[in-house]
Amino acid sequence: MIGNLYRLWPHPKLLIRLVALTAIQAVLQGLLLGCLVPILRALLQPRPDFAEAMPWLLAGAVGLALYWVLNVIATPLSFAASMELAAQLRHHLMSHVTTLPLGWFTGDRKARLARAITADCSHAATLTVTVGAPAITSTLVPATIFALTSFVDWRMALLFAAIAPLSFLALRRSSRVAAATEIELEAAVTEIAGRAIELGQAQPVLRAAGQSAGSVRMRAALDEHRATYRRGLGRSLVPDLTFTGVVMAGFVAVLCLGAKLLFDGEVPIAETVALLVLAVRFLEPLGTLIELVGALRAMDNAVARLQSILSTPPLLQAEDAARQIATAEIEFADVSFAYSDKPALREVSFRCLPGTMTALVGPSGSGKTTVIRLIARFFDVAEGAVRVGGIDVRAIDQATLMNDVAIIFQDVFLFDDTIEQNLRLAKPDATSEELAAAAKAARLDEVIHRLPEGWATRVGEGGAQLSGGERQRVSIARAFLKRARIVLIDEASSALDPENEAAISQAIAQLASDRRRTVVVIAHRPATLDRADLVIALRDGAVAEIGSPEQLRQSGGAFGALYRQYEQTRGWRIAATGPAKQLLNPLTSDGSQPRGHA
Ligand SMILES: Nc1ncnc2c1ncn2[C@@H]1O[C@H](COP(=O)(O)OP(=O)(O)OP(=O)(O)O)[C@@H](O)[C@H]1O
Repeated sequence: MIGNLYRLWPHPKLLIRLVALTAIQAVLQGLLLGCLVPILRALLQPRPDFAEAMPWLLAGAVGLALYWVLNVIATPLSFAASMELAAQLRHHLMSHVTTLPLGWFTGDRKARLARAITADCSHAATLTVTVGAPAITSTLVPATIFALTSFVDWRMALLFAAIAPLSFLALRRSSRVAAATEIELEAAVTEIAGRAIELGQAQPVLRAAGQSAGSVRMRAALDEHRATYRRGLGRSLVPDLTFTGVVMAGFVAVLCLGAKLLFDGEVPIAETVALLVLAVRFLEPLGTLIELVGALRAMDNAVARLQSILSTPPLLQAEDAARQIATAEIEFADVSFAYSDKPALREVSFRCLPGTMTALVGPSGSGKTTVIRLIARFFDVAEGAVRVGGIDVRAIDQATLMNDVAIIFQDVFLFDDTIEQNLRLAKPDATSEELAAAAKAARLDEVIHRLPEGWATRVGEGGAQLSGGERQRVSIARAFLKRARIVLIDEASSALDPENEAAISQAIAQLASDRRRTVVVIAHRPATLDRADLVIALRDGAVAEIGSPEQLRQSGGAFGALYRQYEQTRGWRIAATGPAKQLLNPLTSDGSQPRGHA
């Protein structure tokens, strides 16, 4: 546990100082108690010998003063340390996640990361101070007392030596049960958190269904939490009672041995009293350990959760990584890729030249998104190579690559800030002329014009004040502002209103018109396909057909057949978005309903 803690903190000096200070205090506490033996020996006799007791009384007074000074130093240090340690951990975690492959950030992991940054970092830091320090004291005070007792009476020391391992064995059992319960409770709490978010999002549906008292899933999660808690209490009862029993039995044994030594005349009364005081201070901290076990396990589990994120290997970065990309040419050379052991791409090869637009089509799950992710190096390929400007992306400095890449997702995330700040994310030092030009090219200017406070309008959480199409226009404007030479687009698969549809279509065409730029788009609209220079049709992770729209139209392949169908229905105005869109997805399907984009 201590090793885990030490490894966790990036700058463990503060932790070491705190542990050292607590350890010194604990040993000092034990030594101060040890002073009682010679003091009582000198004073508890028919004629008290003050001269003999004096040096020990003085030593005790100095020790007490030192203990007080250490306490004065330790108390504010503990408070400062818990804040500082939490801050250190948060920085460490944040700087580590910035080195992780973008593909790591799945929904689940993002939730875990949020919980790690908010709860686990402060738990680990606070518990290290509030529980770690008493745990050190509860271990070192008995250890010091044991060492001192062995100089006073070996029989009593032997008894202590027998009680300690038995208590630790019982404590270990309790601690394991507490750890298992804590993990189950944490899972139950995470489930409640997930259901709470769902409850907020599903309010309209729930109210329409007359379920104002909350969702069934939320209630089930709360019940499960209660049941887990009760199960945990039940499971810990026997081990906890066993531990308490061992400590109590130890106490009885100490009393019996003390009485025997006294009545046999082997130990004088003064020493017996001193030994009993030492025995109480030996057993008492052991007893409090049981109260700390749950919190210690909670700390250990929080540390383990943080470590599971911190141990995720970062994206490998070559020492001599290229810091310049000559052209925006993209090449896939025999690329195979799997998510864990689930194959997603098989021997995919193609080239996209600057100044062109490539459309990726294929049924749901055929690998279109994976192609986009590999270009932006969300993941590293298992076989083959993805090259940009003739260089393997693994040999390009990540910042350099991302500087040249803009990704326009279907679901654009915007920060709860002004529209201007959201745009500036692409180029923080952009001039207002540059901002205006980018907005115009993305036809975002029309949206800004309509907004009550123009550029200063706040877009709400996640950009909720804007429609999906308007958010995509912000994202396209970012690509213009950034002057990204590689633009990767996941076109909206759901229907957009005609204005947004036309604006986005025109903005994409404008992006593609730059001769230095390569645009790759997951196409969901026939108009985009029409405009593409190259169409890559994927099926089951492999390239099924590749060529210009014209070539594919004339080929006898599935794409050609569907495209001809699209041509036939083109005149039918109402079909311009509906059936035409369907052409792109069921391209090679088995007739099943295609999976929608999240
Ligand atoms: N993060 C992931 N972890 C595990 N498997 C994944 C992940 N992302 C995609 N897959 C799987 O990889 C395969 C290819 O998925 P991909 O998203 O690239 O297909 P797609 O053609 O873009 O599909 P869609 O049109 O539905 O978005 C699918 O079988 C999918 O289930």
